[in-house]
Amino acid sequence: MIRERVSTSTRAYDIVIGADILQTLGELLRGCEVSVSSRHLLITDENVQATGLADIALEALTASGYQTTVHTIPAGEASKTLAHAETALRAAYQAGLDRRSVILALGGGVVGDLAGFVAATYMRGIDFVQLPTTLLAHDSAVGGKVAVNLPEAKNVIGAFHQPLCVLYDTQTLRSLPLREMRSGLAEAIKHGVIRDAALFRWIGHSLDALLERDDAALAELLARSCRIKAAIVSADERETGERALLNFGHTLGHAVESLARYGTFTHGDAVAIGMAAAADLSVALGLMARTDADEIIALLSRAGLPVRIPRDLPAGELIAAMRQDKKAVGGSLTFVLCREIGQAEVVRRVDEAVICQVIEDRREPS
Ligand SMILES: NC(=O)c1ccc[n+]([C@@H]2O[C@H](COP(=O)([O-])OP(=O)(O)OC[C@H]3O[C@@H](n4cnc5c(N)ncnc54)[C@H](O)[C@@H]3O)[C@@H](O)[C@H]2O)c1
Ligand SMILES: O=C(O)C(=O)C[C@@H](O)[C@H](O)[C@H](O)COP(=O)(O)O
Ligand SMILES: [Zn+2]
Repeated sequence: MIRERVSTSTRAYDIVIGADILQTLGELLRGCEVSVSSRHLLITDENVQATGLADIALEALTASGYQTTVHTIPAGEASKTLAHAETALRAAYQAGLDRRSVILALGGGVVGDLAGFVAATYMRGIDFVQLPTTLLAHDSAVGGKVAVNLPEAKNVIGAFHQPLCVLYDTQTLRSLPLREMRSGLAEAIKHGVIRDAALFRWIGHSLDALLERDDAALAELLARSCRIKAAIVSADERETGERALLNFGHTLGHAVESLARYGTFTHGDAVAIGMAAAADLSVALGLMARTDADEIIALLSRAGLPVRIPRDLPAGELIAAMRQDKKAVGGSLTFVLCREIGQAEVVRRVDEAVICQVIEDRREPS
């Protein structure tokens, strides 16, 4: 069992990573002093439900005396909407949740972000527990960014609401489709690029073992990647400074996700494209050596992630979306760029002409 600690001004909590955690979920919640007299809501999605993971969780909860209602959303990014949040909020109300109730988010980042948003707003905020079931969710479950999308843009409606704890059962990854494993690797590679060159290079050496779901390799990846995320969030919960580094690849990535219509690309795919372009932009602005950018792009490709911008997404529309990115102030184009692998910084007021050139050079071939 691996434990990492996140310490923010609003709450300190544990990330627990290990095998067969769902089977002991009830005991773990008892350890967190979750009330047995209140009713609770477990939010999951249809694919996760079909794996039987929700049944395992429910059985463990019932054995520990918890009364839990299950609310299932359709799988995929298209469910991260206010409409689905409203349906879940009504499910919480109808199930009789009170202020000592807990929302349990069993799923990937979509379930985690939506369920966290529901928890942040139900009765002006109740506790929630992150139960990640995707590789990518080692990132999304930690740090308290909860949100739903607008059709125009990602995560525009949301809050900072830290979970009570993050309980990561690594056995859940057994049923995860390979494409989603690759998608999760994108965020781990991101953590290496922004903060830890040794992690970046270790992922390169361990890629086959990770994609084959070798237990030891996965445990090490999750521990090292979560440690970086936990440290950054603990230092800057509200993204007034260094937390923005976690947005490496997201300025363009989020624009790609919304313009290509949610769900066409996985989040990790879109972030991989964004990271490849951000690496190019770092070179174009004279910040980073071409060899480092090529190393980043090569690892993304080896991980089976896309690194080319689709031809049907016009540069003008991508630029317009990026001007409204949450990091941007007054519409200035803002990116997280690199000096070298392991060292990143926020760069504001990037010249539009340079970005357009980078976009065109990074297009997929016709
Ligand atoms: N809050 C944050 O800090 C943060 C960080 C990163 C990403 N995100 C958000 O996370 C979302 C992406 O998360 P994701 O990649 O986990 O996507 P996801 O939640 O859509 O899950 C990916 C797919 O895998 C399925 N799935 C999940 N667990 C499974 C399992 N164990 N076995 C079989 N299938 C399973 C899901 O049903 C879905 O089809 C995006 O909305 C992104 O914006 C948030
Ligand atoms: O935790 C963070 O901070 C991140 O930026 C992590 C990202 O991987 C994640 O996709 C996050 O949801 C993006 O946040 P946003 O503020 O750009 O919507
Ligand atoms: Zn992300």
